[in-house]
Amino acid sequence: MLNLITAEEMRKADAYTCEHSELSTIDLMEQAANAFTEIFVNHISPQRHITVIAGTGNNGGDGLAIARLLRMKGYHNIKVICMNGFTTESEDFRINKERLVALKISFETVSTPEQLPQNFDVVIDAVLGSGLNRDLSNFLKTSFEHINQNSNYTVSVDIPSGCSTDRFTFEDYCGIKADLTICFQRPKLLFTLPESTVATKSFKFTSIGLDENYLLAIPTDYYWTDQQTVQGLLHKRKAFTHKGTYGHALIISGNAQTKGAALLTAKAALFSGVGLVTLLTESAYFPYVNVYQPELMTANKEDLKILDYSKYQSVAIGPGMGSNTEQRDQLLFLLQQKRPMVLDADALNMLTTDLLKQYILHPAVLTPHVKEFDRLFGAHTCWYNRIQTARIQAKELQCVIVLKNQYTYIINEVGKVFINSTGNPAMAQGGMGDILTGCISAFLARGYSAFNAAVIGCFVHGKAGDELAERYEVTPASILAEHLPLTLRSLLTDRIMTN
Ligand SMILES: NC(=O)C1=CN([C@@H]2O[C@H](COP(=O)(O)OP(=O)(O)OC[C@H]3O[C@@H](n4cnc5c(N)ncnc54)[C@H](O)[C@@H]3O)[C@@H](O)[C@H]2O)[C@H](O)CC1
Ligand SMILES: [K+]
Repeated sequence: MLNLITAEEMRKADAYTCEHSELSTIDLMEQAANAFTEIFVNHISPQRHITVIAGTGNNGGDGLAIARLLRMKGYHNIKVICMNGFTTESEDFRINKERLVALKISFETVSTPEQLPQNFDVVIDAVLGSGLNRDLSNFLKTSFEHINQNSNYTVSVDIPSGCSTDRFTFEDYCGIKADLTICFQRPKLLFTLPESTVATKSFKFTSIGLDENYLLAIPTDYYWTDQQTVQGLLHKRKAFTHKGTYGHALIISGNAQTKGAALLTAKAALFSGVGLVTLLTESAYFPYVNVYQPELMTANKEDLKILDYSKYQSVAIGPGMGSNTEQRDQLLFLLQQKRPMVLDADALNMLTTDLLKQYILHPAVLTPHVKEFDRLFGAHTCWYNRIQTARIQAKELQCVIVLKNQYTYIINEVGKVFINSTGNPAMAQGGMGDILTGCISAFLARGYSAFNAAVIGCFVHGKAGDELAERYEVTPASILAEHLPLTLRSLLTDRIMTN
């Protein structure tokens, strides 16, 4: 679990690392440039024409060191343009300028936007980094606009120039618009907000060797859930265990037209390793369920009010449910059964905050997408505000909220935000949310806490999608469900090998 930190805290970590190690600031800059370059070479071929556009602070210093390292790696079409006169040269910039000149890499300075070249192939943007501390001058604004319009592909160093680390809204954004940003040591919260695509379409982060013990001790409300964390949470199946050891998940099916949704949820629960899965549906559907997935058990929906719920360790409700009066009545009845619950889709659409306050009984996981979230908790104009509402509501309702997004936000009962790091656009297809509900309900039934079930469920779901996306242009939900055991195996095997 990586704690996300502010620009100011990063600066302190930088100073601390240099004070408590043999490293000087110029060594750290070299490490940062090396780390950047390692990722860059996987994206951009040495045949491309590369222009490093640098400022004269430490972000510019990084840019100069990157130009030198790329030249040494066989990138011969490389030049540096330094935007002059808006700030003084930092010491490490100056040292890197000398190193660059010694290699005879083309180095020009420009003092007006008109002096910039007309066209660029690949731009490495190193004008301003985390040191941005005031509004952009007209010189910078016009220059950035020119670069944005004339670059085929832009890679920003640490952060797009003109974008502030602690910025969370993007109206009137006039900084660099990057295709990729390679940032240092930690992801930045702002890059996980959908609106930030105006500043960077994608990002990667890389360790530059800052003191991790120091960094990890910095308190924060935001965390990045990485593979190691999830591997640490996952339990391996033990010898002499049986189906009863791994819990029993109950999935409630709904409307005739959308029966497939609950089937997908049940299938995903099964493939996530729960001991037993029962689908609650009309008896007319039993044969179809048996043919679709013979491992699934069935219970008659007519018996909804007389079932013994104590035998189910989790209940998932919402996928394909529908929202008529009868279904609403069923939902409220089920909420009173005090079982660990996953509430999705129509279950969320039928509730209000007042009903949730009245009926939600810990442990529960709510899995809204943006529309379901805003219907339930009010409209939001930006994602940052939506996250703040989710934090307040998760605390108030004492439940876990999984706010779905490319980077899904998992908010725990004390309002801390955990950002899921897996998943990709190949997963953008109907049924994918139903699978996630099934994954989470399986881990809940297997005995994980609501929060851990949400963290593991989201990670495994997205990782299965990432693995499939290497071979599939699109990953239909049922294929993803069937891939889940392979993903679980790879996570557990990898953990055993590295322990
Ligand atoms: N620990 C790390 O993450 C490391 C980061 N590195 C890189 O250093 C930059 C931050 O460098 P810094 O010198 O502090 O600031 P900048 O280069 O971003 O800016 C330089 C300078 O510009 C002035 N300035 C700020 N805002 C404006 C503005 N709107 N207009 C004009 N001038 C402005 C201000 O005086 C700044 O000081 C970080 O992003 C990384 O790329 C290290 O290389 C390694 C360790
Ligand atoms: K930059």
